[in-house]
Amino acid sequence: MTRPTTAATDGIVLTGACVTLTGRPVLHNLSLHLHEQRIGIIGRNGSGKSTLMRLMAGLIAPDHGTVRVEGVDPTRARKQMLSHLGILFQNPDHQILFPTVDEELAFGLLQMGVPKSDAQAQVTAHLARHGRSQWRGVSVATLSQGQRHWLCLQAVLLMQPRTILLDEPLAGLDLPTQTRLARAFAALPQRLITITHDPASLSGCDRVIWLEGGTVAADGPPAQVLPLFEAEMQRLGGLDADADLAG
Ligand SMILES: Nc1ncnc2c1ncn2[C@@H]1O[C@H](COP(=O)(O)OP(=O)(O)OP(=O)(O)O)[C@@H](O)[C@H]1O
Repeated sequence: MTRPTTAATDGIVLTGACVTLTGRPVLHNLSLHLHEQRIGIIGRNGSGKSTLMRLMAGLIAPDHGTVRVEGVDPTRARKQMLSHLGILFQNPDHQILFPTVDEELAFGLLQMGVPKSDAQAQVTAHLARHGRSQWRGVSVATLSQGQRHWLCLQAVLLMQPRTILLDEPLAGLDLPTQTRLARAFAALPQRLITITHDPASLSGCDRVIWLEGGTVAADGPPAQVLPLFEAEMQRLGGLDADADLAG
């Protein structure tokens, strides 16, 4: 199957993007055009992955350079961004705002300007389509961690964004839940950008970007980038751990 041609404004384009947080440079002069369907961003603790995600989502602005998502500045076009980009945070409790499942699912649609009755109808139909009609009116507090992840994913999917950012999407879940969620992600038509420490979860990506100290250490197909990353992690693991953790 031939993929459609990618225009320069398709996807996410960073041009010389720099981010400083409380006086500390965290991302340095990043220039990237992210347009592939499955992209992985890998790096050690503190390499800047979450900051990059927040930058792409428009939650922070670059000090220098530009960020464009489907051609728009994500810090300005908030409403447009809802249909361009969805985010799944590592901890669903950092994402869920409402006490009940249907309120949570309807929120994004309401933000997009969908009338309340239409939003409620879409939520009801969505839950029915996924065999979860019994979740209507259910308190989020009664859901398991895996169910909360699923809820956050559905809230994002209801907005039908072109791209979804996934921050360590399988961390802290048991193996069957990981397998089920990974299967759900794999089936999505959206562009997925997955942020993780785990090389194994990125082997099926079209492209992997290894971030180190806020810059790109390697960028290419997983077969090229992941062995380099793993070799470096093994080398670092062999060093005195205390020296690393003290920094
Ligand atoms: N608000 C802040 N002020 C100052 N420095 C910050 C702030 N937030 C993050 N940092 C620093 O920026 C660097 C990158 O952090 P970031 O959370 O983006 O890394 P990460 O790759 O996502 O790490 P992890 O894998 O541990 O989540 C780290 O050195 C961190 O200490």
